[in-house]
Amino acid sequence: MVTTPQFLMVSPTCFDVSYHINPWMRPDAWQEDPDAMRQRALAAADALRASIEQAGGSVEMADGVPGLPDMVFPANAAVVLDGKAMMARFRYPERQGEEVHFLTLFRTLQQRGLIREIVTLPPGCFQEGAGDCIWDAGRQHFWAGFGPRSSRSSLEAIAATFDKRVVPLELATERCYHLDVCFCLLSGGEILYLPSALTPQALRTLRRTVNPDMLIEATEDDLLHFNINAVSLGREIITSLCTPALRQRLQARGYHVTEVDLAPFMLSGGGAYCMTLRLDRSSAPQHGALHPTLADAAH
Ligand SMILES: NC(=O)NCCC[C@H](N)C(=O)O
Repeated sequence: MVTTPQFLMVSPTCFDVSYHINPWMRPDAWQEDPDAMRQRALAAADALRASIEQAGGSVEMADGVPGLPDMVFPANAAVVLDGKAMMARFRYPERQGEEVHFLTLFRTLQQRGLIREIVTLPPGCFQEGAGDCIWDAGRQHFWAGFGPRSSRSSLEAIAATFDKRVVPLELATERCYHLDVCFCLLSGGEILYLPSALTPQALRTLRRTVNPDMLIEATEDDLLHFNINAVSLGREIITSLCTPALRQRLQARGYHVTEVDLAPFMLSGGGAYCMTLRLDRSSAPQHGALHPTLADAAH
């Protein structure tokens, strides 16, 4: 069945960088010219949306909420698989106010048939959505990051909620505070990852689970450009302005890289992947070629 990959984005009309909860956040740089920054952020979000649509995706645009600037990163709102949304619980008070608004938004999506079921996490654990929990359709399990934000106990909650295997990857550094900052699953099953971001045990787990030829080591430079935090859609990889070296490496694997200037969002520690949330991820096994067609990319 041909389906259109469905993404959620949140408009950056209420976006700013006004607090510091990860090492990338630069309220000082935002404050130099907040109006100009906001304009750049609006243009950047438009460009990201256009790139996703150009690649065959459809984008559901939601409104932001004043005083909750990081709602522009809906990857952190929930984990979604087979129409079921497990709503996030944020570690930092600065983001906890988003929870009630994302719940309202997801109820609206449910009424419109874009989400089937909404569930909440058991008490006592943090889990920051698809930023720390990535479904791998080819391998039939979640990759789940924990440490800086999501709690270790979230692994069990994810497994119980979705009745799927969860492969834990402990994050070694606050710089990679979410898994999606240092780990990107490409549509052909390759994984672009930054080795120094994972604990020795997580590295062993990753290298045991994935064939070496499917692992692509990212560099420090790729991290600094927020290029690992990318949207993979069929052969298209949509990411912030990219190092030529990474572009060439991805091209050599048959991908085409679309670059978007996401500088205002990088001042908050975010890139293309976390500015989006896939609403249509399916656990149905993938069949066929290494590089799925856009229809297959829906999975
Ligand atoms: N990497 C992500 O999944 N999300 C970006 C979140 C940025 C936000 N300023 C935060 O620190 O939570």
